[in-house]
Amino acid sequence: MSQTIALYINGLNVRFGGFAAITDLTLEIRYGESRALIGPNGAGKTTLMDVITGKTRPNSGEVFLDRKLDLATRGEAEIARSGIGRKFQKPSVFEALPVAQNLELAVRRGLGWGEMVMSRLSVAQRERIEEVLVTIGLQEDRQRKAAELSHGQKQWLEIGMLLVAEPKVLLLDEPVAGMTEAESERTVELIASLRSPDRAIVVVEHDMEFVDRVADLVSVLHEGRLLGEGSMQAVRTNPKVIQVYLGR
Ligand SMILES: Nc1ncnc2c1ncn2[C@@H]1O[C@H](COP(=O)(O)OP(=O)(O)OP(=O)(O)O)[C@@H](O)[C@H]1O
Repeated sequence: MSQTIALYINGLNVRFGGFAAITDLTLEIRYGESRALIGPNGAGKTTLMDVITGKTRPNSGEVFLDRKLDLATRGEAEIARSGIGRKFQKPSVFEALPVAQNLELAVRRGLGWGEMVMSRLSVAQRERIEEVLVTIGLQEDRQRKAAELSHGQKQWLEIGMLLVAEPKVLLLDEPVAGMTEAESERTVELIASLRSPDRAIVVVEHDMEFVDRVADLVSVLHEGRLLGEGSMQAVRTNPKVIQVYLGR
């Protein structure tokens, strides 16, 4: 596994008015790894994703991509272009459009409307779309409208829409929420196939069986603080974690 740090978060504090959503949080996420963020509702997991993607500005602390890009000072579009892809919990695919066209739009993301309509995809971009269709298992469904897909397939399409940009950091918010058992199983395989020495994967998920299967390291948040960190096995037997989260 590569030892290079992808995301470096140091002494992070986020307050909403008088409420501390994240307090003195320090985390290092390396390339090659798959990290899970777990913790009870309101622990600060979504807020952390919002900070990493530039949606929320921290009150203090460092948030770096590759040790050089200070994410706390950049806008959402620039952060997305720099290689951070985020899948929100609720799929936001274009329901009326076929699967392949959703991916084509994702390739053109960031272009103005005029350029979007006028520009033709390059050979490399077309090839990338084909590769992604295979990765997400939707090559047979390429002409189907996204609205006709199952919930699980929509989630995979949304992940595919991030993959066309070959993200260095992939943030996945509750990827298996609402999925059938078979779809969750397929998502475990999908995430395994996305692992690479050039990519860090961060998953927020409440399904502990899923976390156990996809993550090398688990960081447990509670009331905005880091409560524990380690393998799922270590976290499972950590008394503080059992008390506030897993033992409930
Ligand atoms: N924009 C905001 N304004 C005020 N409070 C906020 C804001 N965003 C989040 N919070 C609060 O910050 C705390 C952390 O919320 P966050 O959504 O990060 O938790 P979470 O760990 O993602 O929880 P869940 O598992 O329920 O998604 C919560 O108490 C929430 O109400």
